[in-house]
Order: sequence, then structure tokens, then C-alpha cells
Amino acid sequence: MAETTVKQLAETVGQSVDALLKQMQDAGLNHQGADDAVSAEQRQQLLDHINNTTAAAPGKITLSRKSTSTLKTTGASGKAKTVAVEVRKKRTYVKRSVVDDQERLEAEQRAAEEEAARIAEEEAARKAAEEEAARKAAEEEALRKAAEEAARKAAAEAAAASAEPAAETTADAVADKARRVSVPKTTTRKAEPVQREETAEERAAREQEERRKREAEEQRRKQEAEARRKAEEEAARRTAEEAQRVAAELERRGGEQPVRTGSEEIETGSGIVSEAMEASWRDEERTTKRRRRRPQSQVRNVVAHGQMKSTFQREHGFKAPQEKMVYDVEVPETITVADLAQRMNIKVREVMRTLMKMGEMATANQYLDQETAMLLVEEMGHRPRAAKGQEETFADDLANLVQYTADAVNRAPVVTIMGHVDHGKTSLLDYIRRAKVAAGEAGGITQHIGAYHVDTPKGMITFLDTPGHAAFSAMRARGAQATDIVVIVVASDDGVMPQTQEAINHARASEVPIIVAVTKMDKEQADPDRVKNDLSQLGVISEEWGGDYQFCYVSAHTGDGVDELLDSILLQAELLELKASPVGPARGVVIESRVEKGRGPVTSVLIQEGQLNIGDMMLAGAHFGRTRAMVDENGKPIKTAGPSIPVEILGLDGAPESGEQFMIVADEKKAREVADFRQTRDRDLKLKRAQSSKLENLFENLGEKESKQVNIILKTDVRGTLEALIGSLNDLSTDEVKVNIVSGGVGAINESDVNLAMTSEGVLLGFNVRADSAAKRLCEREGIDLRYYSVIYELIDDVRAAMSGLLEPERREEIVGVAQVREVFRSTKFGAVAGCMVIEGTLRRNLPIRVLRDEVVIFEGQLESLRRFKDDVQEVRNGMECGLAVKSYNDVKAGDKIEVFEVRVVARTL
Ligand SMILES: Nc1nc2c(ncn2[C@@H]2O[C@H](COP(=O)(O)OP(=O)(O)OP(=O)(O)O)[C@@H](O)[C@H]2O)c(=O)[nH]1
Repeated sequence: MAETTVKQLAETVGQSVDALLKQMQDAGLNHQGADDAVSAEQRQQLLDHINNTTAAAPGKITLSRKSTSTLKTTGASGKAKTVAVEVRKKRTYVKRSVVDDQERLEAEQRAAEEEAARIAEEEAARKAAEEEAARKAAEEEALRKAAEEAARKAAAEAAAASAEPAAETTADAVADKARRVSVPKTTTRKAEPVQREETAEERAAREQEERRKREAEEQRRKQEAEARRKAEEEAARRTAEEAQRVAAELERRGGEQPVRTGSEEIETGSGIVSEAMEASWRDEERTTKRRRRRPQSQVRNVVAHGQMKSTFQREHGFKAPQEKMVYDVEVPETITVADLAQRMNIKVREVMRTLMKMGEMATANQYLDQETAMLLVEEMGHRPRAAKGQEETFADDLANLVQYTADAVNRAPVVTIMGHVDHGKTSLLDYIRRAKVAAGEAGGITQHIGAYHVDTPKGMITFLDTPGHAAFSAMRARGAQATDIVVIVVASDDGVMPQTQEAINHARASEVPIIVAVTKMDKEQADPDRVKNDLSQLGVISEEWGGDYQFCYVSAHTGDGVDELLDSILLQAELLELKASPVGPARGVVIESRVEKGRGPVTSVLIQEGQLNIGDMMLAGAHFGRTRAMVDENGKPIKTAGPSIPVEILGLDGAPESGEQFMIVADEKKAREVADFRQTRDRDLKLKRAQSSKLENLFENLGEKESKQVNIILKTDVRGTLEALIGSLNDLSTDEVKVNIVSGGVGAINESDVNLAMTSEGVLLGFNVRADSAAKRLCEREGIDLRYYSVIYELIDDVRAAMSGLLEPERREEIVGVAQVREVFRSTKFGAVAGCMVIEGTLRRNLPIRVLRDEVVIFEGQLESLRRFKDDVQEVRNGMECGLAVKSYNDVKAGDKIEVFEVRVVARTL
């Protein structure tokens, strides 16, 4: 292309030469004047430069997005339909600097325009004022001339027609009038100086005003932007809320499947926008329908108590719960499967199936213990809650019955002695007892009641003489905290042993203070420092070593240090500030209990609070009764006893377990009620255990008891059969198993027969009779086995078969092989090794053996090894030689016989 000049180019692009020159210089071209030649390359260079500058900073970008979703809704016909929703969004991003520049330019332009307008206005005003002033001056001049002319005319007329005053007056009046008309206007209207130079102050003020305006404008723009942002945020929040509401609604409706239109499946819209839209559509549709159906809905409104029915409710009246109900199920200590099913609102069959899956077979009336029942409830998806047992309710009741109003006084500490086996617990207890009790009670019958108390010059101490932590923990297991102080016995010649540590752990677990008694100090090997050292490793540091534990060094043989031990106990007790009310109904713990022939249940109790008197109504565990007799630990009858005193009482209706709490209940009815309840509870628990086994296994359960007895409740149709059957059944009794006909009668089986069977854990048999409906119900509820017979022999055979289960199986010994010792060798590894010949049967390595000398058993034990030549073998047959060693026995001699035997357990039948 031909060359052009800058000027020509400027004309072509419509720019001034200067502006183009500047651009060219920016583009790196060297042109200086309008006539400089511009080549084609230079033009291209200039063009590229202009393009680059514009492309590098795009003013704005516009993005548009389109999203499609669907929503479900209900059509006017009530049918569900799906609507596709397309949402289009467009957003423009503008570069900030461009906007700023633009705004700045606009502001400047606006200011310039305003300035120009103002100047133009001023100019126009000035011109208008000038014109006005000119016009007014002309008017004034005209008026003045007219007045002079009128005056001149009037004077001429007056002079011409012999001067009349009136005319002069008139001429004056006219001249006045003319003056009046013109004067005010000319005097009030003064022409302003229309154009003058702006002063420096005025310019500064004007500029300040302009700046203020610009700032105000800027402020307004900011406020608008802020308001816009807030509005957007609010809209977003509302959308989110709406979306949540929609989600909750959809959740509630649950299980509704996406609707298909035709053959095409449309994905249900998800995401906040589509959900929100769906909700708003729904609302809209609802409103439209409401408007359309106003007459009907008004009728419906009345029915719905003014509440508008939603489209969901309109479908039908009843809707099966979509979600499974989860119940809080209260589970008592025992419960039948049927009851549990009812509490969970589930069919019994369903519960039984689940139980089966859990590995337990149960019938509807079978009792489940609390633990199993709770697991079952959990398994079935409900929330189990252990019911507050009646026991607890009673306990609350009883606690309210006993009120100790008197002031508490100091009481004696109750001490338990614990330690490793053979470290001298019994010896220490015996020494204290002998020295402190028996000596002072000449003639008293010393008897063992599980506790005793000693009076020392410094105070009284009560010892529980059921030594060992087994008894201690058994008591604790029943919730009885009978001990105030634990004395840990450690033999000075043996040091700390495993049970010493266990005892410390027990004491610590129950937060009972410990005193250490280092015993057997009279022994030569006594090494108390070793004991101290060992114990310090367990955190039991003696006071001598700066620790907190009192250590006493005693000998149960010589009695040395025993007094110091008692002093230490009393010192510790003082620190504990043990208090108890000496009056009021007694409360405490059962130490031991047994049933004595001729005396009945004998119970040792330790009173912890209050006063126990003869004649008091005592409730101890599941037993109750009036204290008929009371003796102290020396067998001396007493009438009353206070806190920390152990006594033995007669009068309870049974033997409560060790560790059971006892209390005196003034209200006999209450005592009976609680005891009855506890007995029933215990019986239920027992019964429940027996439930899974009916007649066939009932006897096995009975077999676990000491006295084996089959209890039978028998009902027959006629007396003759009853007597015959009783006779035959009694004949089945053997020395080992007794048949006990608890009750025999004629007639239908009734409720009291079932109750009897329950309490006696007996078998309920009916011969040619049936149970009445009440008894049947009770049997079903309690899961009692009920058997009907119509053939005498069948009944007797069944009982006999069942009783066989009760018999102890016979232990039959069988000699498997015998070997004769020929020679004895000594081995460093096995000791005596006997070279033998098997003379009978087979020797087996793992069976028990006896060593016989002159056919008399001299040793019974096991083989250490059995060899054929150099090989270990499991058995050696008759006629073979072998070498054997007897475990822990080296005294085998030539000529002895080694007998290998086996014990077989054989079930016996009657
Ligand atoms: N020399 C001496 N021997 C003692 C002393 N105390 C106990 N013995 C002996 O140690 C042995 C065990 O004593 P026990 O009192 O039976 O010990 P224990 O701790 O009650 O034993 P278990 O009841 O088996 O746990 C007995 O042979 C006692 O004679 C003592 O102070 N000095």
C-alpha cells in the first residue's frame, strides 16, 4: 500500500493530528509532524498497538447459564404431573477500574456541563436584565414626554381660553398622575451590574460546593449498592429457608416416587432453587385452587374447624405410618414374651422369631430376664428402659418409714482383717478374741457368730471374723458397706504376696482406710523392712517413711504389738468420726445365716444404726419375722443391742443371704408385703430359669439341689385312683430321690393347685381330669407345665423316667491295662524310670494310674512319660515291653504293678 502522511491518516480515522501523533509515539513510531510519511508496516504497527491496548483490558465480561430441572405437582384433576423448569441466569462482570474511570469521566463531564449551564444561565439573565432595563427606560422616557406634552397642551389651552384654575388643576393632576405612574417603577427598579469577574473566594466556595455535591453523589451510590447487597442476601436467605421447608415437607411425605410422564423418566429436581420453586409453585397452585373452589372449601373449612386442608390431606383419610414407630419400652426384672410384645406393639410371633434369631427358643408365656428382654427390645428397634422395680419402690417407702430423730453419737469401728493365705489372719483374730473377750467373759459360751466386739480402755472395736476378701467382696456385692477399717495382714517372714495386693485393691475400691499389721514378728526370719519396702511399691507407705499408712508390728503368738494395733484402729476411727443414732428402729446387715434343727433360722446381724429389741418386726432380704430371741457373741441372751454390736437372732421365717440389709419395720403388714414381694421375685427368677425345661428337665433342675425331691401335685377323677396312684408313686422313692406328693385331690385342677405347683416347684399331673379355665390361664401365664393322663402306667412311667434324671450318675472304674515293673533305672530328667512288661490290656499314656505293691494301692497319679525303646508312645499293648516314669513319684520298685484305669460316668435308671 502506498505511503500516506500523518495528517491524511488523522483525517481518515477522524482524529486530531496531535492525538494520532501521541498514539503513534506510544506505539513506538517516531513521527513528529503532520507531514511525516506513514508506511503500510507502520500503520499495521499502530493498529496492532491499538488492538493490544484494548484487548489487554476488556471492559466487561457477560456470562450466561441455563439450568433445567423438574418439579412434581398435582394437576387440577388431582393427578400428579411433572413440569420441566428452565432457569436462565445472566451475569455481567465489569472491570472495576473501567467503571471507576467511566464514573470519574462522567462526573467530570457532568460538572463541566453544570458549569456551562450555569454560565449560560447567568449570561441569559444578564441579557434579560439589560433588555428589561432598556425597555423600562424607554417606557419612562415615553411617559415623561407624554406628561410634558399634556402639560404643554393644557397650558396652551388655558392661555388661549383666559386661564381657568380647574384646567391648571387638571393639568397638574395629569402631570402628577403621569409622575405617580412612572416614579415608583423607575425608583424601585435599579439595573444590577449584569456581568462581573468571579473573585477568588467565590471560586473557592463554588469548587467546595461542587466537591460536596460529588461526595454526596458518591455517598448515595454507595448506599444504593449496600441496599442492593442486603436485598440480595435476604432473598438468598428466604430461598434457603423455603428450600428447607420444602425438604422437610418432602421428607414428611416420604416414599413418594418420582413421577413418570409417558415413557420418559424425568429426574426429580434437586437443589435449593428447584425445591424452592417447587414450594412456591405448590403455594401458588394451592391459592389458585382455593380461589377456584371457594364454595366447596368453605364447606370443608367448617368440617376442618376453619383449617384449610392441604392437597396432601385431600388424598384419603387414613395413611399408614410410613415410618416405624420407636417406643420407649419399660422392662421389668422379668417379663413374659407376650407382655413384651404388647409393650412394643408387635405381634408375639414376630418377637418369638427375633428371639429365635438371637438363639433363644421361647413360648409366648415364657419369662425373659431383664437383660435378655432389653437386648430383644433393642434388637427390635425400640428403646429399652429398665423399670424401677417394685423393690426400689418399696425401698423408698421403707426409707421413709425409718426416721432417726435422735442425735447421732460416736460408734465403734467395724474392722475386717484381710491378707494373703497363711499370713496369720485367723491367729490374730483368735488372739484378740481370746485375750480381750473370752477372758473377760468367764463361763460364757464362746460361739461363732461371724463377728465380735472388744472393749479396750480406749474404746470399743467390732471385728468381722469372717476373714478374707471373698467374704468382704460378697458383702459388697450385695451393697453392704459393713466395714469401716481394713487391717491388711502381711507376714513379716513372707512379704507382700498376690492376695495382699488383691486385699489392698478391695479396700481401695470400697474407699475404706487401711492399717497394715506386719505379723509373725516373733519369728527369726522376720524382715519388716522388706514388707515396708514391698508395700511402698504399691503406694502403701508407712508413716515412719513419711507416708499416710499406720504400720503395726505384731505377733499372734506372743501378743506383742496387738495393743498398739488396737490403738491404731481407734485412732483411725476417731479420724473417721463414725456416728450412729443409738435409738430408733435398728438397721444393719446380715453377717451369716443358717437353719438349725430345733431352733429354725438363726441369723447373725450387725446393727449399724438404731436399737434392736426383742419383739421387733425385722425385715431381712426376702424374710421377715419378730425377733424371738437374741444373744450376743458370747451366747449370752440380751434384750437390746445398739450400733456396731453383732447379735444372733431367732424369729425370721427363713435364712437370708449374707450381706442382705435388714431393718426394723413397725408396720408388720408392710414387712410381710415386701418380704412376699421379694420372695415372689426370687421365685419368679427361679421359675424363669426352669421355664425353658418342662417336666423332662424339671427334675434335672431339682437335681442341683442338695435334697433331691420330686414334688407332685396330683388330681384324679375318683378317690380310688388317687390312692392307687399315690401308693405307686411313693413306691418310686429311693434313698436318693424322694417322691413328695405335695397335694393330692379329686376334681378339676384349679388355681390353687397351680399356685402350689409354682411355689413348690412341683409337677402338676391330672388323671382323667382337666384344669378349669382360670387355672389354665394361670398355667399359660406362668408357663407351668400341665400333664393329663388316662392310663395309670403311663403316668408312673413318666414320673420314673423323669426321676432318673435326678439320680447321681454312677462312676464306674474300668482297668484298662496293667504292667509289671521289671527293673528301675535312674534318669536325670525323669527320676525313676521303670522298665515294664504289659501283662493285661493296654497301657495308655493319658489315663490315670495307680501304683500297687502287694495288691495294695500305694500311689495314685499320672504318667510322666511312656516309651517304647527311645520313642514316646501313646499306648503299649499287652505282651510288650516299655519304659515309664510316674509323675511326682520316684519310689517305684521292681515287682510293683502299674494299673492304668478309666472312670466312666454311667446314667442310672430306677
Ligand atoms: N510364729 C508365728 N506364727 C504365726 C503367727 N500368726 C500365725 N502364725 C502361724 O501361721 C500359720 C497360718 O496362720 P493362720 O492364722 O491360719 O493364717 P490365715 O491367714 O488365717 O490363713 P488362712 O485362713 O488359710 O488364710 C499358722 O500355722 C499359725 O500358727 C505369729 O504371729 N507368729
